[in-house]
Amino acid sequence: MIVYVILAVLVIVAVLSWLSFMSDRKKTNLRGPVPYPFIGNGHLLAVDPCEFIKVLHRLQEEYEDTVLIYLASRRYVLSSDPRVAEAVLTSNELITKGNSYTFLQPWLGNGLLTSTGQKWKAHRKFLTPAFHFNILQNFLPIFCKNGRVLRNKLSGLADGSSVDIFPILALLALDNVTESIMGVSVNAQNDQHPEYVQAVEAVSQISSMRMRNPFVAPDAVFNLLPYKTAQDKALKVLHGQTMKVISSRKEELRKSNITDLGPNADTGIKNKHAFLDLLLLAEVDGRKISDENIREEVDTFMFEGHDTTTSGITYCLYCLSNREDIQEKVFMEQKSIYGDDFGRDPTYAEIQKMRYLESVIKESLRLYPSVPIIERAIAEDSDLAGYHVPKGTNLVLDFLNMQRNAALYEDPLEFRPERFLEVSRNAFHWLPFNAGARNCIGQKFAMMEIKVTVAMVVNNFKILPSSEEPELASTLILRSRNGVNIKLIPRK
Ligand code: HEM
Repeated sequence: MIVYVILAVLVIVAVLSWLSFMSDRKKTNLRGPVPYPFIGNGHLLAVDPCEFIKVLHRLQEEYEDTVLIYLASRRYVLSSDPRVAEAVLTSNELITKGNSYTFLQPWLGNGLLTSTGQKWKAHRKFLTPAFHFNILQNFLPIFCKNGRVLRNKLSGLADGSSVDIFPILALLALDNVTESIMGVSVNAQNDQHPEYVQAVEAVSQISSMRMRNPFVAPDAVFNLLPYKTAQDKALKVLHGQTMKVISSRKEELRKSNITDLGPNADTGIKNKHAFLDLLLLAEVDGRKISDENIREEVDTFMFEGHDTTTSGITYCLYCLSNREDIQEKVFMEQKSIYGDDFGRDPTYAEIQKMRYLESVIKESLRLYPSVPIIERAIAEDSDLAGYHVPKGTNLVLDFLNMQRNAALYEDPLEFRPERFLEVSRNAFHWLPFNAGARNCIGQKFAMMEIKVTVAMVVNNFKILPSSEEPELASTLILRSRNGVNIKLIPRK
């Protein structure tokens, strides 16, 4: 008897859940797959990071770029329509991140990436000068020095056999970000135990899995699973490393007797290691920044400042591995800039002159955007390019799919850097660094780092294709299930 009662209750609740989905779908003029009771369309998206990319693609193909979906009871709109992106990204109100970013909070707290409102505004204003080009210029010798360490490591691997470059470049990128904006050397490239990089990958996989899979999203379920223990273990490594970086810089400032930012306290422009020193020494709204807030920002910038550029450099080298002709054009441009003095470090002005290399990087970021999707919370009923998107929706913008759309790019899957030498492209057709108020604060930093590193590789090696194609995987950052393999042989 009791079984029948339970079954009857379940059926009634399932019908109510289904009716509630049907009534919610009427609030918008968007279409999407029919949701199931309780889980919505969760069964479609609770897949591995490679399949996830394919499912997003299939959904947008079927529903013409903008789709209504439900993860459990939560309403999502998935779009790769540049008009929708423009409507959202140019809004000064729609600046709050979507629900998925809460899964990053155990790691990044409320740093610049995840925060919103007054806290985000104050920190963004305060940290922006740390990425002024006067400051960036000081980082160039650091990128060149670490690039030489990379060159020496790659020399040992340049025998024409396949090598997965993602983990190698992750260590370079980690050295670059900590030595530049944190002012602390962690010497990751020479470290034989890259725990930090492995912990980043572990936490990225777990948090992105929670973003995709409504069945493990709730804390009550997640906390019972082995993922929680794995996440705690990785967070210990990550937070331990950030605390080490902070205390090491604090110690240096103490030894040098520096207690404030001096005459340039308002901007920090003359300050060489401006980012972490700004956090440690400056005041926001008349108060020193709390230790907790400093840790959140250091975690945020350590992650955003190394994993994104790792992916960017990796996929750029992968694209070049398939195109010897384009490598040669990059090499010719390098020769024309250095003249007889080939092999010395470039100046900041010379980096700006690397126009062809820049178009190569832009084209590889088009095909392989380091941050393939982002999410915004739609706080008010909104009309986005003719779509009615109700308050409370999470809007997912799919840059990967958008930037491979044949309606926006001729022969979209072809690697053709010349596209970016042409003038006047629509700014909302190319969004690897996002746009608007919450665009990437590290864009110029990243471009300089990628240019220095890719030039260093092209100038010293010929890059050949491996027989193994990367299987794209989205775990916060664009990675690959089977590594990103290329072959290298020495130039000459
Ligand atoms: C190829 C390299 C990079 C790419 C493609 C990239 C891309 C992006 C994208 C798409 C966003 C928006 C994320 C969102 O709205 O959820 C973003 C935000 C951000 N990026 Fe980058 N990024 C790169 C490098 C960097 C570097 C080198 C740094 C720091 C040194 C950095 C720091 C940040 C921060 C702090 C934010 C949050 C900004 C805010 O919300 O105000 N990024 N980036």
